[in-house]
Formats: sequence, C-alpha cells, structure tokens
Amino acid sequence: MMDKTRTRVAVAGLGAIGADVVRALDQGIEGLSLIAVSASSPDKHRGWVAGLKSAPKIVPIDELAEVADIVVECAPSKVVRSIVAPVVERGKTAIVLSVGALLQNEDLVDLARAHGGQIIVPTGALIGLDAVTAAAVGTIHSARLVTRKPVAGLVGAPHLVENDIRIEGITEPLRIFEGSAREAARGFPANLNVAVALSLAGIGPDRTRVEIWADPTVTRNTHRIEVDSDSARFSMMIENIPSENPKTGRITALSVIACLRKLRASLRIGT
Ligand SMILES: NC(=O)C1=CN([C@@H]2O[C@H](COP(=O)(O)OP(=O)(O)OC[C@H]3O[C@@H](n4cnc5c(N)ncnc54)[C@H](OP(=O)(O)O)[C@@H]3O)[C@@H](O)[C@H]2O)C=CC1
Ligand SMILES: O=C([O-])CC(=O)C(=O)O
Repeated sequence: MMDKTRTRVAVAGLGAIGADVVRALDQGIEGLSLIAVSASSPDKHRGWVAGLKSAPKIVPIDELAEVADIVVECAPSKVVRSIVAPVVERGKTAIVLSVGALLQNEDLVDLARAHGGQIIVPTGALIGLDAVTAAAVGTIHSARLVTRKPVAGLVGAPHLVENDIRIEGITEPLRIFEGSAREAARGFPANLNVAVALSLAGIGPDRTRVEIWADPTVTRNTHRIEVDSDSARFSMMIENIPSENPKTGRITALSVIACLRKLRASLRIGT
C-alpha cells in the first residue's frame, strides 16, 4: 500500500504567486501540509500568516530545505540558486517558477540528478506544455512564442533599459524583441519565464524563437505558441489576466496549485 503520510511543503516568496499558493495549501491539498514560508521582508507578512488556519513558520530561505520535502520557489530569479540548490542536494523536490534562472544555473539539474532530487517546472502562465513534451518524445522541427503584454507588464526590463527602448506612452503595438528564448530570458528576466519553460519542454533555449510586443491595445498578457513536429502541428494562445503584479498572470498561481494537487491525487489528468 502507498505511503499516505503527509508531505511537508514550504513556499519561498509571498507575492502574487506565493500568497495564493500558501492560501490554497492552508485550505488543504490532499497529502500535503504547509510547514514554512520565506519572504524578503518577513515583518510585512506576519499578520496574515498568523491569521491562517494553521500558521507556518516564517524562516530565512536557507532553512527551507531542512524543514520541507518540497519547496515552491516563487521569488525573484536572483535568489533561485540559493533556494533550489540545498533542496535538490538533499534529494528533495523544488518547484521552480523563475524558470529563466535555470538557464544561468543549468548545473542545478545535474545536482538534482546526482542526489536523486527533482526540479518541477509547472506550465505556469503558459499553455500546452503537455503537448510540447509529448511532441518532444518524437522530433520537433520548430517552436515559436509570440508574447504581447501591456506596457505595465514590461517596463523596466533590462533589454529595454540597455537598448534605450521607450515604451511608456506608445499608442500602437511595438515589437521590442526578436531572438532566441535564451536571449529573451537574459533581456526580460522577470517577464519571459514562459519562453524558457517552452524551450525546456521542447527544443531548447537556442532553437526556440521568441517575439515580444509591447501592446497598448491589450489588457492581458497574451502568449501564442506555434509548434511543428513529426507527430503534430499545433498553435495555442492564452490571454492572462494580470494579478496584482502586472508582470504575472493570475493563472500562474493556479497552475502551481494544480501541480501540487497532482502530486498525491488518486486521479491524475494530463501529462
Ligand atoms: N513560470 C511562470 O509561468 C511565471 C513565473 N513568474 C516568476 O515567478 C516569480 C515570482 O513572481 P511573483 O509572485 O509575481 O513575484 P512578486 O514580486 O509578486 O513576489 C516576489 C516575492 O519574493 C519575495 N522575495 C524577494 N527576495 C527574497 C529573498 N531574498 N528571500 C525570500 N523571499 C524573497 C518577496 O518578498 P516581500 O514580499 O517581502 O518583498 C515577494 O514576496 C518571479 O521570478 C516571476 O518572474 C511569474 C509569472 C509566470
Ligand atoms: O512568463 C512570465 O514570466 C509571466 C508572464 O508572461 C505571464 O504571467 O503571462
């Protein structure tokens, strides 16, 4: 009979994604218990954390791996390494949202392999990674992402700052980037995790093509993927309602919650 003891989950980051994931865990997900959380300014969060049904401990990120079996990373990309490395080194599971950071820290996957740990990247703000991973079992000929975001979802991105591209006040859609997923991750570390997720599911960050538009005519973060393979050709689009963080679609937290539910569910749907 399967071990039905509860798996201890910790959440790093209590922003747009992390707070919703914490609430869902507190309300109950089969087989899981919320044990600890981390944030950059813990004092800001103490009130609402204390008000949860079963308040987790608030600890620094370097303590998460010790106390939990699964750590969900929902923090800025610069702290991904310090969150994920200690988790996978202990043979545990890290669910990573700042997927772009995995490209600068590719050895984290080797570390997980060496110690029997696992890194899980949920579909997040994207669509169709089930079909992309299936097609990748065969041969994918091409994969492309076209992203359109309102100006507020892109301002401040390093690619715009470094190239002096001004998008504030534009009145028509403006293509601000065309290149590989690897280049997109470098230029838009907080805005284009979806490009990296698509590339890791499919043909890698150098062959996956990405186009980014700043579009004052849209209110949603819109992603269209186009894949051609030896088993299927498909294109899909998702129009994400921004959360309180305009860079992050509301569906992202829901994707993490769905991913957590699948871990111990008796019926599991989708790849
Ligand atoms: N894979 C995907 O599809 C998507 C991925 N993302 C990525 O997910 C990540 C989280 O996004 P989002 O929730 O919108 O971000 P937010 O900016 O809303 O929240 C970030 C959280 O991280 C916390 N934090 C910052 N520094 C540290 C630190 N050193 N230690 C612990 N916690 C820290 C902040 O703490 P405090 O509140 O105290 O300031 C805050 O709670 C981002 O990297 C984003 O790019 C976003 C959307 C889609
Ligand atoms: O990929 C990201 O980082 C976020 C994004 O585009 C979205 O939430 O729609």
